[in-house]
Amino acid sequence: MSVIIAPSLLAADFAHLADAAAAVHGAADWLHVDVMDNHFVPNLTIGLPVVTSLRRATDLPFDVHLMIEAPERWAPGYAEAGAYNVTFHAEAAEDPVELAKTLRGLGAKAGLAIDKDTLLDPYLDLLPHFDTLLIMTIKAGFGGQAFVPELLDKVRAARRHIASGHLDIRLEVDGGVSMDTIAAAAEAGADAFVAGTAVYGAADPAAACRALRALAESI
Ligand SMILES: O=C(CO)[C@@H](O)[C@H](O)COP(=O)(O)O
Repeated sequence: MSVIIAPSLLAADFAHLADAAAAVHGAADWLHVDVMDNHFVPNLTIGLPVVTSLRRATDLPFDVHLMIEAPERWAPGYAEAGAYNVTFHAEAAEDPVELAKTLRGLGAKAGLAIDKDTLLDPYLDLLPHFDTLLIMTIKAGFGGQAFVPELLDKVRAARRHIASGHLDIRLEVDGGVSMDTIAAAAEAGADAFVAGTAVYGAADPAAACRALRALAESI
């Protein structure tokens, strides 16, 4: 199975984001950019000006994860800034399908994120409009949390639905992904993996990316 490894910049040094991108160049597939507004989640990170500048510092595809209220207002700007994939939370969007169409119209992939306590079923029928389904394996808002294995039930259900509908969509997991948890996530059906602490907490982030990929691909 071909997998995507997406290091999360949330675990990197925000004073040296370009260096963090360079540290995984050639080893990561995407760069996961966590945008938080201190409204949808109780944390505040980077926004569109930083992402726009960072876009000039690396050619890694940006996997932008919007943990914000009113994603309709901001998501198009990330697509226009050159993001590869723009994921917004189902819990925050007024019309997820319409926003997905807008993002695709701007040349970006559209992603739908499901937080820890949100049921997946109400959103399954929307998946044909999306390129990525991001299932949180922690509660969105902070890195370094413990992986919640019970949330893999949502990953398994999503994989069954994707397979039965022959959908062309990446199934991404985010939160607590490490060498101890990635195999279970891959076995559940995930094929894209966000990893913050496991990558940027490692002495060699690129080697960490390669080890995570090798383990996920071996499943
Ligand atoms: O979106 C988030 C946090 O809300 C994630 O992207 C975390 O940044 C992942 O960090 P680790 O759990 O891998 O340390």
